[in-house]
Amino acid sequence: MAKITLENLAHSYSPAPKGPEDYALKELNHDWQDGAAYALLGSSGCGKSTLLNIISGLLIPSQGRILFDGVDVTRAPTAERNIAQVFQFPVVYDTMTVRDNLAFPLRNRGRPEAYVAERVAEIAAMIGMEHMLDRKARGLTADAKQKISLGRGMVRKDVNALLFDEPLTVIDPHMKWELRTQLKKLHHDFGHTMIYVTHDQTEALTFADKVVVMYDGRVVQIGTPEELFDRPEHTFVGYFIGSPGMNLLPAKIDGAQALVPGGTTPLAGTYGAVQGNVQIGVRPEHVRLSAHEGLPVTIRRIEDVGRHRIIRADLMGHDLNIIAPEDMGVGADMTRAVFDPSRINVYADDWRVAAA
Ligand SMILES: Nc1ncnc2c1ncn2[C@@H]1O[C@H](COP(=O)(O)OP(=O)(O)OP(=O)(O)O)[C@@H](O)[C@H]1O
Repeated sequence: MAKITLENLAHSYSPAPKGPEDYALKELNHDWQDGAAYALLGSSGCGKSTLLNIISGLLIPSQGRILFDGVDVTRAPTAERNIAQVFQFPVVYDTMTVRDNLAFPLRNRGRPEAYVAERVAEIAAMIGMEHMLDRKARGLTADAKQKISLGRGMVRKDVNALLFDEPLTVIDPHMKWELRTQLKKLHHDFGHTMIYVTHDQTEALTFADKVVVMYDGRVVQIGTPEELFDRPEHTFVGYFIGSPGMNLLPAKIDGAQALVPGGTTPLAGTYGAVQGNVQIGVRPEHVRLSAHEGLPVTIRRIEDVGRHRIIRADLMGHDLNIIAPEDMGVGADMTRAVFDPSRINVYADDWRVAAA
């Protein structure tokens, strides 16, 4: 395993970039800790694959360096980086059996057959293909082939890192959950440095120790699932993580209170002058309906989603989502909303501002 360091890294696909907007990956400094499981999360086109391809060596960055355990590999080809990769679509040898496909990376490195057999058996059990080992890969479903790709990616214990680029796209939903759990267990058992690219927050939050959130070519936050939920550093993180995401309202900050459409709401801390485009963010989990106190709201719709209800409301022309317990009655007199002050975040030009 290795620590992976990104030093002043940036990439533009244009040969003569004129400004930040020409960079698919904006400048980034980061250490990926040895043995940690990371998810790289963001919507389509935000630069996830660009970053992963730089780490794997498929792409040479236009600026900066990448180091594995302090050794500069910026220009080293993929083969020299000692990494395993699993892509979105299966890459298997059709004419080989499932067993030979799984054994391939080990035999390629001259590992003894007894060890190969032991490892293949372990991995086959993990992906649930023990009974198919002697079948040719040709003719198997895309789902089964992708499981072989995953297995082959994980069969070596001595790789610097394991890189996954949306590996569960072709897997059926039930198996998805199971494989994700297996990947997490594998990480726990072997301590590989893993980087898992996805645009699915559930996948990212259930798999990773740390989630790297990207937006428009920039890493906007690196944090544990709890940190991303409680203290989104950028409004995109607030909006992207959570279901529904964080409520955002235009605001003026006056010391320990925020002036928002419809009135004022207290804050847990005191703020200095906050300039720019100022907003407050509060998650639907931290808003409650009231008959007596809070800001005036109109309820538009109530959605029952099983464990709780999502109340879609309007606050002076702004959308406001509220999560309420399933058994809570919503009377006609519930025309106000109260925010939990300790759960309100303040943003200036989309970046979180800390209290004084
Ligand atoms: N080979 C290329 N040449 C020029 N522009 C590219 C190239 N590859 C990607 N881009 C652009 O770089 C930006 C980032 O793309 P990238 O594929 O890294 O995003 P992504 O987050 O992985 O998206 P997706 O989830 O859709 O794969 C996009 O604007 C994309 O159009």
